[in-house]
Amino acid sequence: MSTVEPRRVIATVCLSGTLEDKLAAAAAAGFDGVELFENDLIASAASPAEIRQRCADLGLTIDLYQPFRDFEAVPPDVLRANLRRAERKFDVMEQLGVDLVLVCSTVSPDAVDDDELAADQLRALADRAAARGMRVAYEALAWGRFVNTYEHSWRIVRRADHPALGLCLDSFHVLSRGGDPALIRTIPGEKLFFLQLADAPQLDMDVLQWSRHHRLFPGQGSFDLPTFVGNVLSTGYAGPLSLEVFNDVFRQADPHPAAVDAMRSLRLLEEQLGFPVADPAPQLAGHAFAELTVDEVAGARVADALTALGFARTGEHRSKPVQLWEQAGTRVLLHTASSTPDSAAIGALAVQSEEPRRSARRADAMGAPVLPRTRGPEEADLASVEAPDGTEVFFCDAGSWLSDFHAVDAGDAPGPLGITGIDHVALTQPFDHFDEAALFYRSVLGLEPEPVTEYAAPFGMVRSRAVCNPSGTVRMALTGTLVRRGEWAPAVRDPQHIAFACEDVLAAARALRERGAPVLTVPDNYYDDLDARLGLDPELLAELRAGSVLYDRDEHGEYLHLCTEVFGSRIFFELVQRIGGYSGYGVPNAPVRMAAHRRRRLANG
Ligand SMILES: O=C(O)c1ccc(O)c(O)c1
Ligand SMILES: [Mg+2]
Repeated sequence: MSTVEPRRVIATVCLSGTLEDKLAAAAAAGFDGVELFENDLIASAASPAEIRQRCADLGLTIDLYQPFRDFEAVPPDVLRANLRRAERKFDVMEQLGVDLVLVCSTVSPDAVDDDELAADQLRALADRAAARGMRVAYEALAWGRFVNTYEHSWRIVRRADHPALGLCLDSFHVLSRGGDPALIRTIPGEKLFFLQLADAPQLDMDVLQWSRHHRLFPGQGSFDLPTFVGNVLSTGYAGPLSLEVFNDVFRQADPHPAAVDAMRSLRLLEEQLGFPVADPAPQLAGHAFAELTVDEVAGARVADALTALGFARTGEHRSKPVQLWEQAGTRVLLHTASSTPDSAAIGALAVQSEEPRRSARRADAMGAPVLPRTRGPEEADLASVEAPDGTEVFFCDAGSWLSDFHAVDAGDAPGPLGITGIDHVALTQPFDHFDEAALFYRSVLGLEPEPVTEYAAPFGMVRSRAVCNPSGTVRMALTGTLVRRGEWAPAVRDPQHIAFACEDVLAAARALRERGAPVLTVPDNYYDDLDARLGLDPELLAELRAGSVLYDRDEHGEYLHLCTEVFGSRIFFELVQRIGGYSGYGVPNAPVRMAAHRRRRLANG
């Protein structure tokens, strides 16, 4: 494996805005070059020469001009018109200073199924390109009328046999059709002129729609890009790794964070390919703490709830309005810093890293710079970075940060409830940031994404994806909506929760009832259905029902969980008990919980 870093390129079609917006974002994120989409050029008020200058000023090259469509295998009069059109585009390319044009396989009704004709005409085009010092990269679109596999495009390029004609490989077109990327190894590297990369979720749909709306950056979908790119590199291909992602969300998102997300995807891919990129992600021992940002009103309610859940207020921060709450090594911080009335939200998460400084270096290399921080002279030097949803993520050691708190008298507390740690933190992601968030946690923290699940919930379709470290001690559950969320205002907007691992949820439920804790009431219909579906032991069912405990099971084990009501605008707590090897999150119960939260909200006024 070469240790020379590949050139990193992004197609302008990936990003939102005008060409100027896109170029600025690509440059700021550290890309070396762009694939210039014709539409972006045509809509720009800048001349090609000015765009060339703009790119040069930004430190960007233009690596590819694209696309040139419907060129090959046409009748003579159409060919004449196509060659004339090509010469005009070569003029533009000359002014842009780009020497490679992408020709995608035809979808034209004028074209015929004739490889020899296609090869002859592409050779004629390559001749004209060569006369101007340019080259042509031929790409098989997965929906090309006759040529829709890379093997077929390679047969045509080989038949044309012209030094200025080569292939553009696009991972989407190959992998969406279930193509075998191993045959790429048989293509000489010098005939691979360009490599476009896109990931995608596994969807069973028309391939053109899939490609134009649902492509993702590498590492965000389910394609095996490391193997694909490994095959390409094995040919000796030394050109750019270029992202070409058509995606409805990225097309309307702020291009600056989108370009950072794109760059992160490439760095992770390079790491998977064996390029030296960054320090490997250190192992994480667990969640060190979760910090809630509250105002006085919600803060008091959260404090009451934590008390009922068996936590004790044990510390007060030396310089900030932050309380430390603990139960058997499980830690929650309450930070009174919100000026929004009755608000509570997760402001920060902390993971315990075997090497916090190395975690911070890795985060930086993955495009998540360490946040500036003010601290008192004696206080712990905690590095933190910002997740895509704005949550601050801290890297902690085993507990030196605890000395930032002075002990306070915990006062009367009803006593522990068998909570042993933070099982997971659930974060609703803003619509634009769902795929970015999973990639962030994967690349920055080394958490592995689990498969995406989707379910119908009272306020719309929800997508859910957990990310988890190999030992299962750090888990985050990310949720988001499939389409932008309606504005009719469900009672709980973008809920977040902290799920505490509990030794015995049924016993906890009994204690919570005695303590008069604000446990969320689950309706009888749910238990009737549980009985119908799972035929649970009647005693267990009765206990679940009495305690408003939710239940799930899979082939590995069982999951008992219960929720509190929502405090402030969006926070609730969950107690969870994993029995056997159950590794899910009770997703089937989420719609029931959401409806219950709305009922509770309306009842509370
Ligand atoms: O969807 C398209 O038309 C299109 C155009 C150019 C490409 O490189 C591609 O992969 C798809
Ligand atoms: Mg392509």
